Amino acid sequence: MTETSKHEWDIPATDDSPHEGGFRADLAITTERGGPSYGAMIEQVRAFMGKVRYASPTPELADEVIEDLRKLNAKLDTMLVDEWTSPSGTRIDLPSRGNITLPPYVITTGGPDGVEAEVTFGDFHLGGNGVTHGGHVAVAFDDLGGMASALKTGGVARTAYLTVNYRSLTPLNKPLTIRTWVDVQDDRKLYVKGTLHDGDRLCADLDSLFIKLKPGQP
Ligand SMILES: CCCCCCCC(=O)SCCNC(=O)CCNC(=O)[C@H](O)C(C)(C)COP(=O)(O)OP(=O)(O)OC[C@H]1O[C@@H](n2cnc3c(N)ncnc32)[C@H](O)[C@@H]1OP(=O)(O)O
Repeated sequence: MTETSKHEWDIPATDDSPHEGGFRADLAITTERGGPSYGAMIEQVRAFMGKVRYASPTPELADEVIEDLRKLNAKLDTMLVDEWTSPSGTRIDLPSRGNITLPPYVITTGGPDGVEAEVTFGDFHLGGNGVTHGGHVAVAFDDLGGMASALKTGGVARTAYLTVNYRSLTPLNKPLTIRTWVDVQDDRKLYVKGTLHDGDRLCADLDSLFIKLKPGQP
C-alpha cells in the first residue's frame, strides 16, 4: 500500500495475518463472522446507497445525514479488522458473500462446470436512462468469472483481461440470470465465458482470461 492510499481506518495485515500471498491461509468457510445481523446490516447499507443515488436533500437534511453518518462511521471504527479476518468474502450464506462492493447475486448452481446466479442490479447501479451502468455488469462478471475459475481448479485466480460485450440494455431492480464457465483451461490459464440474460434476452456476454495463482503469489 502506498502512503497516498493509506487511510486512518486501514488495519494493515501483520506478519502473522492468516494469508499466504493472495490466498486465505484458512479456506474453511464460516458463516459466523459478523454475527446473525450482518446480512441485514449490509442490506441497509445497500438501500442507503441506492437512495443516495436518487436523493436531492435540502442543505439541512444533508447536514443531518452527515452527522448520522459520522456517528455510524465512529461505531464501525471500533470494530475494524484486516481483510483476511473480515466477514466480507466468507459469508456464503449472504448475497455476494456479504461483499457490499459487489452487485447482489445469489448462486443457483456452482461447480467445476460453471456458475449460475440470480443477480439484481439496484438503484445504486444506475448508469443512465433507467438502466444498469456497464461497469457494474463487468464487476459481476469479474467476480463470478473468478468463482468459476476457483471452482474449476480449487485455487484462487486473478483476472488478466475481461471483455464485456453489451448486447442490449440491462434493467435495474429485476432478477437476471448470469452464467460463467471455464471454456478452455491451458495449465494456469483459464479462458472464461459468461452470459447475462433478462429472461430469454441476452444483455451482455463475457470473454475473459483468469490466471491461477501460484502458492504464495500475491
Ligand atoms: C471467488 C472470488 C473471485 C474473485 C475474483 C476477482 C478477480 C479479480 O478482480 S483479480 C483483480 C484484477 N486483476 C489483477 O489485478 C491482475 C494483475 N495482474 C497480475 O497480477 C499478473 O499479471 C497475473 C497474475 C494476471 C499474471 O501474472 P503471472 O502469474 O506472473 O503469469 P505470467 O507468467 O505473466 O502469465 C502466465 C500466462 O498467462 C498469459 N497472460 C498473462 N496475462 C495475460 C493477458 N493480459 N493477456 C493474455 N495472456 C496473458 C502469459 O502470456 C502466460 O502465458 P504462457 O503460459 O502461455 O506463456
